[in-house]
Amino acid sequence: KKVNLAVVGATGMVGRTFIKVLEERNLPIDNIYFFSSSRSAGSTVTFNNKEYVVEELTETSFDRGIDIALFSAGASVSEKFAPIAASKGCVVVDNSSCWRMNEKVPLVVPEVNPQDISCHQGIIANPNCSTIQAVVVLKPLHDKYKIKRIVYSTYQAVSGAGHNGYMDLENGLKGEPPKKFPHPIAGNCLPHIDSFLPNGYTKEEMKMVNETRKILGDYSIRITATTVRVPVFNGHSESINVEFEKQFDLEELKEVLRNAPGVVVQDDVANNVYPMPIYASGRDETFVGRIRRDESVESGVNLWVVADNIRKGAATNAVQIAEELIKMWNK
Ligand SMILES: O=C(O)CCc1cccc(C(=O)O)c1C(=O)O
Repeated sequence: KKVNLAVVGATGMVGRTFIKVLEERNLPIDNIYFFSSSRSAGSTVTFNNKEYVVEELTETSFDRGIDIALFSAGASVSEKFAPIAASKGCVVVDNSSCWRMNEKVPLVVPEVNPQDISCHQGIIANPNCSTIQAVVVLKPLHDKYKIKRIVYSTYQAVSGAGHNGYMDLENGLKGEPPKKFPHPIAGNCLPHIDSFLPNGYTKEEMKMVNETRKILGDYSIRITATTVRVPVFNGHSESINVEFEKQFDLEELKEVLRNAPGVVVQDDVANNVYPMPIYASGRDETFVGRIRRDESVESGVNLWVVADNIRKGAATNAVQIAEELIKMWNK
């Protein structure tokens, strides 16, 4: 059975990657529609060698029998239009932060909690890029050793801030002042992603804390996070320190990761083999290395985790959710 699919935010960095991934994975699409703000409406996009005019998103955009809508147009667009789309029988896969913590909305990484997809009531939320790559690695370890505490330190690429963020690094390297970031990003690090909250954390840091617990379905896990913007064009890196309730054997733990869906272990420091953004960029897997025991606690491990924040961190994860929906409907 083929589906009618819409892409909302079609001209953005994630929107354009939705198109690329939809083509690569050859989803059974009957009709496809592309929507954007009035600013970009009228431009054209190419899908499967055919040109489409991008339409302005309106309240009636979903009156044409759309089965799935992939949203990546910002939280305010999702807040207004995702419920409208859902009310017309369309299932929304929303890449914004807007609906993630709503108890009626499953928050899904297909390799981690695919069973939550069937609980949807019209909207399924795509987690934050930094959370996705972390839980792909943490889920098999949580199942086997039960996680007690996580310390996240992230090194996030400028592509996570869209085209303007990307240009701040490109132009910053030529000495030009930043437009998107509050300070120069070239040759610098900004411990400031999204806005600051009263507790001194940023929204990005609290997204990792709250989303990890919801996706793993365990609100007893203690988590803290520091998220940092670094002068890397694409691909997020994360240092993840994990403490377990149970003891583990290091070689067994590495084997668990080697067998984990969506994970590639790159860990041979004698030959300078470890995950790097320049390698992960353009790929859909989550790469993990520097796997070593944390001798400072009873049962702990340090991990270095890298993934393409636009692909697995956003577009590919959302398209994988759409694939699961289509599989459910074709049973
Ligand atoms: O509301 C917006 O304009 C988007 C802000 C944003 C930029 C980059 C990643 C995210 C995210 O949380 O995935 C988000 C978000 O949806 O809050």
